[in-house]
Amino acid sequence: MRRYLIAGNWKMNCGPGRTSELLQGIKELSPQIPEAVDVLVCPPEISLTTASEVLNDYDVYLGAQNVHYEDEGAFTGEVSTGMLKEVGCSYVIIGHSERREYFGETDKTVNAKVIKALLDDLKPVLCVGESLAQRKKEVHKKMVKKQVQAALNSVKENNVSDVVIAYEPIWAIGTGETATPEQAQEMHEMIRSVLSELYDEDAADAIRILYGGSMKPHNAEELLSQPDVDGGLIGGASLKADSFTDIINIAEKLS
Ligand SMILES: O=C[C@H](O)COP(=O)(O)O
Repeated sequence: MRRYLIAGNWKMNCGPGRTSELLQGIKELSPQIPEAVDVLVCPPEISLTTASEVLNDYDVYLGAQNVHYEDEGAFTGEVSTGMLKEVGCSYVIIGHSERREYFGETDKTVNAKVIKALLDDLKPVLCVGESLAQRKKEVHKKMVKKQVQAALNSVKENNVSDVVIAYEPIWAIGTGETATPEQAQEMHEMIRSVLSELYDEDAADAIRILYGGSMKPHNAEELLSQPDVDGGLIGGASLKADSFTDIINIAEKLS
């Protein structure tokens, strides 16, 4: 049985001050995180230490938005898995479409980062998703399948259950346009079938597949009700304590 994972990707929002306020707001609205739901927040790197201090023993996981695949060295502007663990991260988002589009992330670097994260006990939240043009050309399934296969190349069955996949159609990110529940389920089901080609049935079944792309309190219930939608990777709505906790509560109700 997969547990819902409700994850906030704060992107380039919230320095340490705002991070502290937002997390305090979430704590006030939801002093007790529902037992059936896992909750993750991914602030910008500069705010991770503050987030870790504010979260303290609050039952919310901390994650980063990117990581390098080397341990250390001359990689200006980058951070390593060790550094992220040192400040309390247990998850890391890898291969978000914004990193692929603006920062030259490729299937190859995504794969190297997934492998490195797993090796160092960080759970990768691997992002995949098609552009509008790809969907219009009806190559979206093929593209996403290729992204999943490439990202998981050489990832062994014994640690693949630590991988979380986030299906994020690029045309739905920050646009207010959401995939319909049927479109999301169709893609999630396809991704799970790719996983069962790569791994045995139990392993494929254990992997959580999140939906991302304008998930909000008003559409979360119908999306999260789909059998292969195991949570959300939430951008805009994770930046407000009330909308984020509303989605957490919807996941609890459905659990
Ligand atoms: O990582 C999160 C996604 O890019 C979704 O962002 P959004 O909820 O603002 O559309």
